[in-house]
Amino acid sequence: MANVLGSNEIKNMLDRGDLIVTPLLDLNRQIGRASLDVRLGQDFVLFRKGQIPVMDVKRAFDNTAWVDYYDHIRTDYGQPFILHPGQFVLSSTLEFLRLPRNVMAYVIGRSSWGRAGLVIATATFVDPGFQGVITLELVNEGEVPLSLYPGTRIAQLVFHRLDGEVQAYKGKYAFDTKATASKAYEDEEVLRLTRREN
Ligand SMILES: Nc1ccn([C@H]2C[C@H](O)[C@@H](COP(=O)(O)OP(=O)(O)OP(=O)(O)O)O2)c(=O)n1
Repeated sequence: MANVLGSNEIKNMLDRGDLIVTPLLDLNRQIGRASLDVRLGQDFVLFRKGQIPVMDVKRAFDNTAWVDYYDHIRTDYGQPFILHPGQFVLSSTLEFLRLPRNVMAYVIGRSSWGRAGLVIATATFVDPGFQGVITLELVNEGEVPLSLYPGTRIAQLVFHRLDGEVQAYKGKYAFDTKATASKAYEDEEVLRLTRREN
């Protein structure tokens, strides 16, 4: 029976090395009854809004096409990244994860930040066997700018055990080590559309 893992099961998985979340500085503070808090990384990726013409999957013919339209900002510990109302930026978890092949996770917001207007991810599904940092899709839905400090607990993971084991995730975001922009242009059906026109 698939189920949500409680704190003891999460700890057991960490102890056994079946689940890797690193660096995990303060397990007691990061673990909840049925969740594990993860912290904000230092890197932020922003659209260069004045320059990107349109985000059209069919016009990105190689892995670099969209990359030209992003700015990358690294924020020191102790310094805030200011997220303005309505602003959308990518960042990532400070922690690198490796999930077992029979466990998936959802990355979801923490109430304390939700109450401040922060959305941390629109896409929340993390595959069984995923390895990498999780890219956060940060939006300030509130009315005042928010100071976001690297190293603070920004999101939480809820783990679900699968019925059975599957192949580990080997997709386009596997082994990410920093916030990674969309690679929707690599989707098979998009490639097919693009090829048809060339
Ligand atoms: N906020 C999120 C959500 C997911 N992921 C990672 C973990 C997931 O295992 C992986 C793929 O997520 P999806 O399956 O939702 O994304 P796609 O369907 O676009 O990717 P793919 O085609 O590779 O499955 O991306 C992430 O880094 N940050």
